Amino acid sequence: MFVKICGLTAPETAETAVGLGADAIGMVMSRTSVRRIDPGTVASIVEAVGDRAEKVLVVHDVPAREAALAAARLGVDVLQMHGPYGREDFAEARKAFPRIWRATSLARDPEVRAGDWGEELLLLDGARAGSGERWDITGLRGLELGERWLLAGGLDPDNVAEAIATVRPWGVDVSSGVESAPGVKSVELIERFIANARAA
Ligand SMILES: O=C(O)c1ccccc1NCC(=O)[C@H](O)[C@H](O)COP(=O)(O)O
Repeated sequence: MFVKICGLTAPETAETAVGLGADAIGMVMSRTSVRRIDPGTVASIVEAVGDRAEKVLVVHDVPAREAALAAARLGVDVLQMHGPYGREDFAEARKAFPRIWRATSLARDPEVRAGDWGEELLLLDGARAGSGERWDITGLRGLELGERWLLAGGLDPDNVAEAIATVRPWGVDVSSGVESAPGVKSVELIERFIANARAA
């Protein structure tokens, strides 16, 4: 089970998450996020993590081309375009950066399938990214989502195993559910989340 821990804001916490077994770490550059970090902090996390995990730049309200150029400049592995981007934005971003993940919700895109817009991976989230709100994942049952997709939105150490058993995703993604306060990651919660996801 692939595990992404999202919303890391400091090199030390990112290194800890990777040491605990995270396959990918996310860094948010959305202008409105409580987890927003600046380019300098992204660069220091990238350096601290090195090749031990996928380093994912998450954007939400940055124009596609600008986001792709930032991803290339900052040395991340993947650009995650989250929410209100269209097919043409993905095409535009791919001209400047090769590895793109697409994050959306069933509320926005009821007929999604990994790879349809040239993305390497699909992330299915609740309606409000990074909110920690649970959503009705049973709506995913029976959909042809393709092979590589991550379940996200309202997951935490106590519900991740049941969520995996319900919809059998390729991987899981979490942010709020491993925080002790908004934007503050908890080592204990990250450790429990990864252990429970892997045991599911
Ligand atoms: O985390 C944010 O603040 C955020 C803001 C804007 C766009 C995306 C954001 N996060 C992206 C993620 O991949 C989150 O892990 C995902 O939305 C799940 O969040 P949560 O429900 O808090 O676990």
